[in-house]
Amino acid sequence: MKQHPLWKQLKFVTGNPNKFREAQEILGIEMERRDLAHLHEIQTTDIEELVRHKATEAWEALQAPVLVEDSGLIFEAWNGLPGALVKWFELSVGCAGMLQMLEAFEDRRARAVCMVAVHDGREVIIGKGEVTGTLAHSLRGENGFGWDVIFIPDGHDRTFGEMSVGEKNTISHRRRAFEALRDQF
Ligand SMILES: O=P(O)(O)OP(=O)(O)OP(=O)(O)OC[C@H]1O[C@@H](n2cnc3c(O)ncnc32)[C@H](O)[C@@H]1O
Repeated sequence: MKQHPLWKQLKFVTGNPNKFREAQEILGIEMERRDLAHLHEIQTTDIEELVRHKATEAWEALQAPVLVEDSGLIFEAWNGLPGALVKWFELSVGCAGMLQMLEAFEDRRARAVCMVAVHDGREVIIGKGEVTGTLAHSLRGENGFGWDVIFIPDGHDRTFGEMSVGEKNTISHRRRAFEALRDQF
């Protein structure tokens, strides 16, 4: 992806090394990662509200240009859940548990959503990326992380977990979010 000079100065505040690795691959640069364990993440299914709050907290903590990201997986059958709360579902019942609970519903459509936000000290600039898809009936694939093994993007018959890293990064919600962010600079 074409670079903006600001990217290299940004500190990517995230506790998740997988997200950091993918972001660097998508942007084609090396960035500095900071893991601010004490960063307070509000609990909400509204990803934009969450990422805006996170960017402000990260700026206040570091007093330097920061990049933050938040992502979520929306099950259409569950009217927005788990959304940004998917992390807690992963940690409690796991991807297998989520699929088991989804068996009670007909609708297997889902949306992978990613929002990236830069705080440059003056304002928060947000890029949003979304990929629609469906949920597999079982865990599929060895690649990726998180819920990659259950999400099949539309137009494909494999989960993100069955794709190579490069293939996922070409079509992912994260890719689209960074493109939307880049377009604002
Ligand atoms: O410090 P931060 O950046 O907040 O890191 P996090 O891991 O807490 O970040 P999120 O709340 O955005 O992540 C929500 C969950 O979604 C998962 N996840 C995020 N991006 C994903 C992707 O591209 N594919 C599969 N799972 C993903 C990840 O494993 C998390 O458990």
